Amino acid sequence: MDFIDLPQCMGANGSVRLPGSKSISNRVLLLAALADGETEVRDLLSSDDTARMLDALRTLGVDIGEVESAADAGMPADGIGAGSAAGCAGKLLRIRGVGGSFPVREADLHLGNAGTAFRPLTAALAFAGGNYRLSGTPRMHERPIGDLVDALRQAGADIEYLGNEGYPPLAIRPAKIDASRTISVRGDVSSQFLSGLLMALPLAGGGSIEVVGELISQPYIDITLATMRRFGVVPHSEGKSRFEVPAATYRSPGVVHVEGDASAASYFLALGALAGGTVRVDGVGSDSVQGDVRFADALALMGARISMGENWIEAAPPAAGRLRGITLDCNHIPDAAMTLAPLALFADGPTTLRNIGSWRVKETDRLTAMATELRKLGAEVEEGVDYLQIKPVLPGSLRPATIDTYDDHRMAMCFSLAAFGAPLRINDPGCVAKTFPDYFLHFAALTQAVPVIDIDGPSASGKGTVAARVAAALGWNYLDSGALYRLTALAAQRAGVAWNDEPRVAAVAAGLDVVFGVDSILLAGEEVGEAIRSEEISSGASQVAALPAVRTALLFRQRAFRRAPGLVADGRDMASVVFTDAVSKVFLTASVEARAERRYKQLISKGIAAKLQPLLQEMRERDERDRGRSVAPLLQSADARLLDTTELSIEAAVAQVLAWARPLLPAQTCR
Ligand SMILES: Nc1ncnc2c1ncn2[C@@H]1O[C@H](COP(=O)(O)OP(=O)(O)O)[C@@H](O)[C@H]1O
Ligand SMILES: Nc1ccn([C@@H]2O[C@H](COP(=O)(O)OP(=O)(O)O)[C@@H](O)[C@H]2O)c(=O)n1
Repeated sequence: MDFIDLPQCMGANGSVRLPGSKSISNRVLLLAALADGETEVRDLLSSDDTARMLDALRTLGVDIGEVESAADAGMPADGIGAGSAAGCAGKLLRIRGVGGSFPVREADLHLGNAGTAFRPLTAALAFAGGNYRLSGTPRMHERPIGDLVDALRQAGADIEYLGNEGYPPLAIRPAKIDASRTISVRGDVSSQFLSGLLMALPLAGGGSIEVVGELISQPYIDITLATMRRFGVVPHSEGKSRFEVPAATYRSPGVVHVEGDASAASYFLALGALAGGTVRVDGVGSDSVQGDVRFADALALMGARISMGENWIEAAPPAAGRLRGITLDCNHIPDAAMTLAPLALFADGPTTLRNIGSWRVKETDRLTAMATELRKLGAEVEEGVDYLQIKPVLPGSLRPATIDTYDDHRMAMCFSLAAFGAPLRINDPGCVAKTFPDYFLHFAALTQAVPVIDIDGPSASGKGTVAARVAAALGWNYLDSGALYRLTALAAQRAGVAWNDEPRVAAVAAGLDVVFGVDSILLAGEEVGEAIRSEEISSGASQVAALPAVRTALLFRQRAFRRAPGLVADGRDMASVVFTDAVSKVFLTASVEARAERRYKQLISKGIAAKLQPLLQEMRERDERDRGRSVAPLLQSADARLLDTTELSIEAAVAQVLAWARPLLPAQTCR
């Protein structure tokens, strides 16, 4: 399983240019493909969902050419909504429209998990007079489409369910289409059914639609209507329950500019509200046609400071105190509302998100997924049929956790915000490619991670002593990573597991039941601070540490120590593997004779019997094993400074490490 480890974050600042809106991108692609004439589409989102739509349209015989970037084209652009600011060179395509009917009359289309491709294509192909098969991922086959099929059948469409009744995959056959009678469609499961029908009706000679039940996610209908108007078809609507679509052919407007993705903006605005500084998004603003820009209003309700221009939005934390918990009907911002859930962890009172039943039929059952993963962090969450209530956690009390993302891009992006409370591991972060392939790069660029000082070096070079004193001087946390290898060796021994039995030792490492206190280490409830320091366990530690599966099992456990305001970590591979982004890296060493003598004195002073020569021999062997192993060998990283303590006192070594680090530390983390 792929994962990304996010350090605990302390601040956020800066600006980000948003990728194109997914909803607008796929609507524009479909209508440009169906239209008369050639359309130049600028700033199209590059993502899995748009790739699925593009593949399908090409399969259906649409001529689509890719041009380098919008900046190269030099043509004046006209936008759907706010458009993107000059200089935003997104993907640029030229689409030669088919003038109302696809040339390919028989095709097998695989649409992945892209609802914004599956639903509108089903509607358009139902009226296209060909034989088509539409399928997707297993999850797509669990997402309902029956209400759309029922509506299309009222106009005579011939659609068969190839799997379960009411769900993809589908077979569509040529049929006599007659849309002269009003078609009724349910509006309370997914607004994409109505959107698909609206966009397809011109192909059936126009017609009337009546919406049955409450229309959810209305802002997405506004995007559909705006995109249709842009392509020359002007539907008439009475409220949001009746629509008249004229008999007309879509006409290319020439150039269309896709505005930035307002749902993607929510993560960055939340960052600003939580931990700014100020965070600015470019590409959406007050002129946007996307309902999700109103996420900014929800942040303002929580107390965040929001400013907005036609094409940008900025968010900063409340002038004083924490964000406020809110109760909100989220029907108008169904996708962006997810972002409020992790944010609610950091508010002053509980937050209740209402009217979010549609979450259950998205990429995953987002209501259950959100509640399950928030609970892993230690949050108290109440999950209703169509609501979620989240209680805030006390500052500093969020638990480090491994978050599952359910092949859902929004789960992955939402949970990045929880890194403001604790270090996190996010599984399958690549799922963000559905709408925002570079998301985690932008996240890292905008946030400031809790700083770390790495101190690596051989046995008895003084790492532990120096690291603990540096941590105390700065008021930071301290990680003795060697203790985790020692604990693993001891726990394996106690469980009767041989130190070279890699899978079983790795299982012991993964399941270590350990509690670090100020002056104590409890293993399965028993004090083992002394027991793990014996020479036998020292040797065992270096043997289990050579096993790759053991190192992997202990990686996140080590990273979970990175808590505010900072961490000093000592070991062998802090600089090369565990905390590669440390603000300061030191390689501490001393001659092997000096180190053996220190260890000898240390043991004698603790009343433990020891002999110098065997200690020296054992230390040479351990150095050899630590340096020679294939994974994470003991070596000085190219970016670490060397500190030889053979002739240095402890105080002088501590002073040197602090002198190197202090100028590099963020102001708020320094004593
Ligand atoms: N610069 C130094 N000079 C003399 N003794 C030191 C120095 N640094 C550490 N020591 C002593 O050496 C012993 C081993 O140090 P420790 O911090 O446990 O090393 P490590 O963590 O690298 O194994 C301790 O008793 C410590 O007090
Ligand atoms: N980051 C680390 C820390 C320790 N270790 C291993 O764990 C053993 C014990 O580490 P330690 O830091 O407690 O040992 P000393 O330096 O105190 O003797 C070392 O000999 C290494 O083999 C490691 O491989 N990587």
